[in-house]
Amino acid sequence: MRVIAHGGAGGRPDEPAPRQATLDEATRRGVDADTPLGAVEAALGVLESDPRFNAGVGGAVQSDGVVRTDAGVMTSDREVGAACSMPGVEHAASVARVVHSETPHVFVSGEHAVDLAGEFGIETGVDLLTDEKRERYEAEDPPQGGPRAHLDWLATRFGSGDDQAGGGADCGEPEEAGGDAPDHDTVGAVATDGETFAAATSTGGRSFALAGRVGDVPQVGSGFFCTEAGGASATGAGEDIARVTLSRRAVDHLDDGLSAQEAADRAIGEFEEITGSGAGVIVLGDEDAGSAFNTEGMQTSAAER
Ligand SMILES: NC(=O)C[C@H](N)C(=O)O
Repeated sequence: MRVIAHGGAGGRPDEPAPRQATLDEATRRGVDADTPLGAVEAALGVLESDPRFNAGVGGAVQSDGVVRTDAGVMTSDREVGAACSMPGVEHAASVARVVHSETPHVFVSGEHAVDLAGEFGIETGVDLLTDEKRERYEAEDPPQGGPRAHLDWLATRFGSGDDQAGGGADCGEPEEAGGDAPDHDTVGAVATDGETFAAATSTGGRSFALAGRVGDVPQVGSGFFCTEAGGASATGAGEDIARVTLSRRAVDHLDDGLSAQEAADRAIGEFEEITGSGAGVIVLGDEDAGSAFNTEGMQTSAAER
């Protein structure tokens, strides 16, 4: 089994070492799995439990003060499972796997996704909001009223948390725009047993987004994609990633015969040219693994067994 994982594209983290240790533990856990699907779920399970990453516990807070998780998974037979907008669900990637393997659907959302999780033995009702995130939200004079009031409130705040790729500026800032170093971010993994592939991504989204906002992560082709040629997982400014279906782009380049590194480089180059925004992607192919980002940093880990 070969597994690669990322811990989000953004600024340089203040404390990269503990994040790297968790990423390395995640890929170690992944290579022990029996299947690529099991490998990406196991790897993301480790990352979702570490509040240093913006997935599961420690996920970004939406405008109503709630953390909602999203995830998606795809295998090289083109089976897809995604789940989104789940309060209290730490292991969003496991819910995506349930949608992939136990339902005839590709995407389940909100309270029904939470119910599905509970039915399949995935813990729900988890407190995902860390003290640090709660304090930061409360310091921002939380909005009252309906969606319009929330939109007014978030106009100057969306994406401004340091849990975002791109740090204090916004996760949409390319490298030259700078931004404070964040230490939390979206997570993703791609695995192969030499015959088949799986790709998965999991997130809490972007901080101070409208309650109910869903980004690229659980959208097939945007946050994740996988074919017989290989798989990809993306991170960064989710609205922009969705506009260019970044993961699909990267895997298309693999399909066209590029190496994983060339595919990652080309996809990020195209992303930046089209959107002027910030993102990262990991790619795993038959021969090699690759990663590229146009933000200040993106930590990755790879393991093989
Ligand atoms: N930091 C991230 O990668 C956020 C994620 N792409 C989202 O927009 O939900």
